[in-house]
Amino acid sequence: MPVVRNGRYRAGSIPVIDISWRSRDMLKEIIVKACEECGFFKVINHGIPDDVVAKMEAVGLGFFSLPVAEKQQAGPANPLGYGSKTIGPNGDTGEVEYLLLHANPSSVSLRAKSICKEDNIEFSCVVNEYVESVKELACEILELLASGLGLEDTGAFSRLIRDKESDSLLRLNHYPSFPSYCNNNKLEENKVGRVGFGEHTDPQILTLLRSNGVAGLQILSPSTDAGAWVPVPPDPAAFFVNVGDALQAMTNGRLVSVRHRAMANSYNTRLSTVFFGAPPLHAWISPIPEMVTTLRPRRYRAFTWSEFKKMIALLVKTEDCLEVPQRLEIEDQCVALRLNHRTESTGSEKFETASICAEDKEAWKISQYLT
Ligand SMILES: C=C1C[C@]23C[C@@]1(O)CC[C@H]2[C@@]12CC[C@H](O)[C@@](C)(C(=O)O1)[C@H]2[C@@H]3C(=O)O
Ligand SMILES: O=C(O)CCC(=O)C(=O)O
Ligand SMILES: [Fe+2]
Repeated sequence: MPVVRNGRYRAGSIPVIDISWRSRDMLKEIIVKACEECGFFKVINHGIPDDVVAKMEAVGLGFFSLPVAEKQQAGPANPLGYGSKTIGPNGDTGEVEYLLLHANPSSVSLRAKSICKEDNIEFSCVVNEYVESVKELACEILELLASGLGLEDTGAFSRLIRDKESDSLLRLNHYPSFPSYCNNNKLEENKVGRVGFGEHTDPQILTLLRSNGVAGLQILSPSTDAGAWVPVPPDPAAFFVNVGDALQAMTNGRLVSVRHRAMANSYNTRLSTVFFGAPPLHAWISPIPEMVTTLRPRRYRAFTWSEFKKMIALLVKTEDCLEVPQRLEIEDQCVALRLNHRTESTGSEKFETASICAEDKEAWKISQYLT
């Protein structure tokens, strides 16, 4: 995988960005390029101390190794807390258990009491220290992006995440390895994965993901053939960054929110720790005026973060197969969900069912806010 040293990376490969690079102008340019072409990149030399990362991983593994009954005391996820498998319409069949936390320190401390009764103070200290460090890295990246895009206000994106009311989240995903059998029922070393977390885009502004050394993350890179999943080789020393839907809208579609998924496998357990930098609930998301030009007319209408979240929550609840007509209601507004209709017959009866596939649901999310 190429480390970007000259402002270029091979098309189709995953951009690797050395954030300690002295030439800040060059750095801004390649980060913008990565976010425009891929919506995804790997950050090396990020400066987050090893012990902060190691303690976070130890706390995560410690939690998932608890007996199920104990983990369940931190659940069910509503959406915060401990959950397993049912992560959403696309991830329903997934092999994952997770812990979803609000990234705000007092919320972490409160939750910690149901997560690990004995060591809850240690748990909150570790998580809060990790969140603080990763949030700083996210803000540094967002400020480089704003500056690289030529925005006068270089805090336009990071301010939303630094806001004390920011709705940022921290998520721990645990994909246990599963046994696999060959025809004669003997355990085999089958490295073929199963979907752990189904395909989706992250709705927030910016996502920073770190995992242990186990593979699983895949991206649907816009620069590769349509439908081709690109495996992301694991690197526990790095952070993987992806553009979220809100940043796509604020940049009027110039930066792209990448579709991704995670696979579970039969040989090792994957743990990912994911920070989602989000605006406050009341914040308005709309294209920044400098991002709207005659060559790039306005693509998105303004929406609040809370409105977007409500729409996603409704979508998560929406069954894959629905009766027609289907309507989704968001803050008194009725929006129709585009459905694929099909006619089915049972005996003499004919009836219509409508379904929406996972890919369409994901595409539908942000497209609701197109002008
Ligand atoms: C499949 C889904 C789960 C998700 C909502 C969605 O429809 C698409 C985005 C998913 C995601 C990813 C980031 C966060 O973990 C999350 C809470 C969010 O805001 O969007 C999850 C959603 C979820 O788990 O419900
Ligand atoms: O675990 C992973 O590698 C991906 C997780 C993810 O996409 C998410 O939590 O939104
Ligand atoms: Fe994600």
